[in-house]
Amino acid sequence: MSNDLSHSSTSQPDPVTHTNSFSSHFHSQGLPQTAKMTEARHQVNFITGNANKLSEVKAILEPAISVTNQSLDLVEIQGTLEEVTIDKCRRAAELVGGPVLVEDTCLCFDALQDLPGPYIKWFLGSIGHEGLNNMLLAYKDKGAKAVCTFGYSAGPGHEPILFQGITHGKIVPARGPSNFGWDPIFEYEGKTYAEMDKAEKNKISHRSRALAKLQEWFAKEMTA
Ligand SMILES: O=c1[nH]c(=O)c2ncn([C@@H]3O[C@H](COP(=O)(O)OP(=O)(O)OP(=O)(O)O)[C@@H](O)[C@H]3O)c2[nH]1
Ligand SMILES: [Mg+2]
Repeated sequence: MSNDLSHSSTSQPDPVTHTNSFSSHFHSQGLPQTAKMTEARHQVNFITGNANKLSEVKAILEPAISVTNQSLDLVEIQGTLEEVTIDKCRRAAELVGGPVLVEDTCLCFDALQDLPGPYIKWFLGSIGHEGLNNMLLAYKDKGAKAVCTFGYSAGPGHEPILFQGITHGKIVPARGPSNFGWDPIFEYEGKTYAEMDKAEKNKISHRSRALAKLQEWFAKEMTA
């Protein structure tokens, strides 16, 4: 993963031009024939360098859908969460030369009009849990959304299909183990993600909500 937020150059079509047409990428719009899965109906190749994401995705999808993984260094552009995921998915499909699943996670602060959003990784790395809390000191509203956007592509040249899940919570001083990103500062119904056991988090998380849509899509594909 690049640490360079200035990366926006790409030899592929500029996804920023899709700003007002993301709905065409979401699965509820119906699938183009070209995006249908063929031989690998029960399997996804999840391209991520994040071991925690991988373990949550496996815990939620397996055994119904088996999850393989390649850890590739994908450039992440600047843009909206949908633009970032669409571009990431196209790049992954090109690199792998086959079907891929990618995911991008955002943490959006209500008082800051959804920033840091897709840039949360860089904010977390630079200012940590305390700094993220401090960003909201001037505001009463500590509300935040955890947003997970999966992109599936049937291969190079196939438009990504998006599956998005959102969990509303609030930003609090860190509580619980610091094993995964901002889990200790994101509180949902009285507990931070870090204070929940994995099964509890996976029931209500942004990731599980997005994966429920993916599972629904897979189920339809299998009976189509
Ligand atoms: O506390 C957390 N609970 C979560 O459920 C969660 N999901 C993602 N993250 C973190 O948010 C940033 C997203 O950036 P991100 O989507 O680009 O991920 P990444 O670069 O780590 O992996 P990937 O891009 O190779 O898939 C990274 O700092 C991730 O560690 C989480 N933190
Ligand atoms: Mg990343």
